[in-house]
Amino acid sequence: MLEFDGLCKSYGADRVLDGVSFTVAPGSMFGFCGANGAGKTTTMRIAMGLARADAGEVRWRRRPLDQALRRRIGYMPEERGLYPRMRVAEQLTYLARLHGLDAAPAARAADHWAERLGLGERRRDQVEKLSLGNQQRVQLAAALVGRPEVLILDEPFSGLDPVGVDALAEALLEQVRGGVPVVFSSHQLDLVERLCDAVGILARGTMVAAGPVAELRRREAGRLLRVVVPDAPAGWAAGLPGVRVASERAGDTLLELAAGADDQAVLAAALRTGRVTHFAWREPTLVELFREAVAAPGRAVAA
Ligand SMILES: Nc1ncnc2c1ncn2[C@@H]1O[C@H](COP(=O)(O)OP(=O)(O)OP(=O)(O)O)[C@@H](O)[C@H]1O
Repeated sequence: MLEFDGLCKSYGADRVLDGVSFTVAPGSMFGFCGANGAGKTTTMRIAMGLARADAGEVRWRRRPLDQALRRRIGYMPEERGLYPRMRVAEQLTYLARLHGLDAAPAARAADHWAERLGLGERRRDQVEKLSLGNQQRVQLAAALVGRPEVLILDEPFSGLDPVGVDALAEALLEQVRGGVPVVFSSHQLDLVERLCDAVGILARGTMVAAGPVAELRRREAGRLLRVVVPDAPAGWAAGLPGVRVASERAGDTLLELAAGADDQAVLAAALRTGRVTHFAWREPTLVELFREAVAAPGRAVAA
């Protein structure tokens, strides 16, 4: 297990992390989500020894991370850290050697990852001459080239085109299949939902929701009701007790019901306006869970 356990961190009077805990099992992918400034980068930097926690620790296989263990981690920092003048293959080989590979396997790993991430033709280019997206691919290759036991990636998908996203997603899934625990932060919740076994949503330094996406969605089901009444006048549901209109478009209405609100009263109201063609509870999407978790301080959801 990769365990983040009770991380606390303040910068001056600012409490940036307030007891952040989560675990990532070998062979699983954890999506680390949260608003800008929530503390994701700080959490990852603490894991990598680039910032010091005031309390708490990060463990891999029950051992607190030290510099030797960190060498086994493939890390992609938010501030991209490449040597701008080095050529792609040379750089990747160098980094693989820093992770302990011999010269020949390091060169092979560099070629392999350059190819896998679509950089085959750029192998001999200097990094600073690459487009931003391609520099990003080199940075990802740099995290993967040392045969990591663990991957910690800070916004690895940002700036990639859809082909790059697919190449990286496939590479990460392959690592997961090989037993590597992967943590990545992202604002691309569709990707998180597609790829991750579990997610954590951080808000103001606290994990406000954590668990498998399907369980979080199920747990929050029973509050969103979709009602389709093609001929209903706009605003038909406004004012029903315990009901908030989340969205309404051409007779297709999404309602959020407070605990104890009467769904049958909603149905009766809908029927008074016309023929009801759809009436069903709907599980929230990850985006809706995110908005809810980030908007409501103190409301923790764990699956
Ligand atoms: N070295 C530092 N000194 C002072 N404050 C810092 C420092 N590093 C981070 N912070 C503050 O800590 C908070 C959390 O920042 P962090 O970068 O961890 O958030 P994040 O969740 O990664 O955000 P984003 O999604 O925007 O990348 C922010 O308020 C930030 O300003």
